Amino acid sequence: MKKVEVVAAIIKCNKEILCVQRAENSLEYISKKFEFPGGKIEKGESKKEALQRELLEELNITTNIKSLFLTVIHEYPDFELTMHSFICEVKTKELTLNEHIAQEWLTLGNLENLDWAAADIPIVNKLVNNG
Ligand SMILES: Nc1nc2c([nH]c(=O)n2[C@@H]2O[C@H](COP(=O)(O)OP(=O)(O)OP(=O)(O)O)[C@@H](O)[C@H]2O)c(=O)[nH]1
Repeated sequence: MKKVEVVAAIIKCNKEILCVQRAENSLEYISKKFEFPGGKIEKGESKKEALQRELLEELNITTNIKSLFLTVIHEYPDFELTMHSFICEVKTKELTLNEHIAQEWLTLGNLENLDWAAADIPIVNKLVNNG
């Protein structure tokens, strides 16, 4: 099965976390799902370099990347995803959605209300349970 390795950012601004919605896609199980911004690691990049590049491309922002939070391995019907999620911080919520169709800034208590990509559920659960 095809393997995909991505980095994703859990971006905090005070007590709120950025959640972004993917555009419509032919793979129904990720189409219009909420996710943490990020993307594939390119050849020669470190994980943090890949994350900074993706956040600039997708949102026009630079963040303070704090620490690795959780690595999830998830088998979708068409590919196996390895996703490294990092806690990041920003001082303002200013951003531009270059690829996603919606954004939500939610507190921990409200994170579970969104329709997340399946691979993100362990990250959401750990955030909610660990504060
Ligand atoms: N960035 C990111 N991708 C995720 C998350 N959860 C999740 O299942 N994915 C999946 O990981 C894969 C890689 O994301 P991506 O945005 O870099 O890839 P893509 O295929 O949309 O773009 P590309 O073809 O331009 O590289 C996608 O299939 C996406 O659905 C997440 O929280 N963040």
